Amino acid sequence: MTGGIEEEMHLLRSRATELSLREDWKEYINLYTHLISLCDHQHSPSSDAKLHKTLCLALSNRAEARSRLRDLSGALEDCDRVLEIDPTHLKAIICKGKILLDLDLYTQASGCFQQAFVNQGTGNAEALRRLLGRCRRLEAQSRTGALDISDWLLNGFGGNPPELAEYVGPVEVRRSANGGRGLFATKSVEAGTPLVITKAIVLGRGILPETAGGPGENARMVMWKDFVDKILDATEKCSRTLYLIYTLSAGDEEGGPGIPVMGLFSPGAAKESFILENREPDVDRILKVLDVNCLTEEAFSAKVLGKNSGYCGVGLWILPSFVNHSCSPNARRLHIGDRVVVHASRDVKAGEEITFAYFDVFSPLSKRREMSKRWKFHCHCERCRFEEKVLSAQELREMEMVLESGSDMGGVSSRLEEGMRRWMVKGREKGFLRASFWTAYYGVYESEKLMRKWGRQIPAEAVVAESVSEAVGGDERVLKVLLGRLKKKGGIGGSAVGGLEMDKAMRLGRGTYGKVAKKQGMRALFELALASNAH
Ligand SMILES: C[S@@+](CC[C@H](N)C(=O)[O-])C[C@H]1O[C@@H](n2cnc3c(N)ncnc32)[C@H](O)[C@@H]1O
Repeated sequence: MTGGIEEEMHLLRSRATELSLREDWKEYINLYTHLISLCDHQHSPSSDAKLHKTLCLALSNRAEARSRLRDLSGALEDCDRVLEIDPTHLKAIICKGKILLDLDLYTQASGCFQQAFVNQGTGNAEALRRLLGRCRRLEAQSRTGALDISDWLLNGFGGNPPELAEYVGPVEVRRSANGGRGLFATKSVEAGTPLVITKAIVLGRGILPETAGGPGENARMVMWKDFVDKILDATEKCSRTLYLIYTLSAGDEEGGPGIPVMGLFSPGAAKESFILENREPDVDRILKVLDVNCLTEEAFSAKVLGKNSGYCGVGLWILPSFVNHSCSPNARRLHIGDRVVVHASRDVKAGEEITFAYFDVFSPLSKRREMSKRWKFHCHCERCRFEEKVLSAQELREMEMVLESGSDMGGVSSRLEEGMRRWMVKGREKGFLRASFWTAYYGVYESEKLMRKWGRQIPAEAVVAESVSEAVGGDERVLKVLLGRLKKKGGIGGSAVGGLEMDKAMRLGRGTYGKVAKKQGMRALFELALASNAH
């Protein structure tokens, strides 16, 4: 290496230090790219130890900066190049391990940290031990999907949300009866069982002012634009991301979109599975995919834990994007950090389609029709088909109108009960109709005056709550009713809680939030449900 070049490299490195202090990672990467090309253009780099050292350091520094800017494939390439030159390069091994951990490749990440542990001098041992522990824990969780967020819950969501592993449970994408594709259970599971745990491709979040229109709407638009920019950036940087986005419906596929192989959704899928003829992202198609598949975190069938008030989040999660809507869903979503946990909200049989609610299903058919229209589909679920049949009864339409006016909740719920006897509605179908008129029942249970007047003409709150949850799965509003009853009996907080009713509440709690905590943590969730304004 000549003196002039050496001096230039020295200057570049000092400039890089300044940029890193300012956290100007883009410029930092440009600068190291220049330094790397200077090294590459030297004659016979293999013979110059000093040049080797400079090149390896430049590549590993660029790798760290690239990984900060979420260019994980670029960062991984840099690490691999260093390790080809010097397989024992500690900084590159650790950086590679962290990238693999970020990519949910826990076993491979663990391999790197173990190697680093062997190669390290002094000083890194404690940090490496912690990284190895994280890999082991996540690796175990990714095999079973079992999670326990009790500590975080009992700590009032203090600190960072618990780290969750990527998990693909007993599910498979198949052709759905509605024409497109859907996600199906491959084995029977009970309420609360996690089905999919996955990280968002990109998550857009903001605390929005609570005014309708005006600044709130503007803030929402800014958040959406930022979210779309991040998605486009991610598709440019990573062919896997682009490929996976292309597996999703853009809403206009002729002859229906194809069925992807499940292996694609596992973090360990081979690079070769994601080769595209045209690497240039098709922006129009990506925007359509976002339109059809983005989920908001504050949906009725979802719960965000650890959120601030006024908080709003939108994201794209690949495998959950195959889940269709149903008005009698059997799954729900729980948002923890940037991961979504899709879990069974009631018992699900092998072969059953997994569905969650895209909109509030505690509303009558006409309202649901309006909402599904906004989603650009006509729902043909079991509940809609049943209600369409009975709705031909003029009487039911009249009741919908009274419900809408909010004037005679007792009259509506008792008329519905009496109507169901005449129409010989039985079992689950009772739950369908009670869910449609839930606000009427709730209005009565909440008012002592209405209870005195109508209480004897409608079933007890526990009976209605149970039949609704059997029909439409776990839901915070139903849980709240059951818990309110338990609380009146002094049954939630105490340790001597037991009995059938508490078992039912626990079961409904698992259907609502998933199996995420032990009894004590579940009680903390119950307090949240009771304090919520869900009704
Ligand atoms: C997030 S995607 C769900 C997966 C999609 N079916 C596919 O093939 O990729 C949402 C789209 O699926 C369709 N869809 C979802 N639920 C439906 C339902 N209950 N009835 C009819 N179409 C539905 C609608 O076209 C909707 O825009």
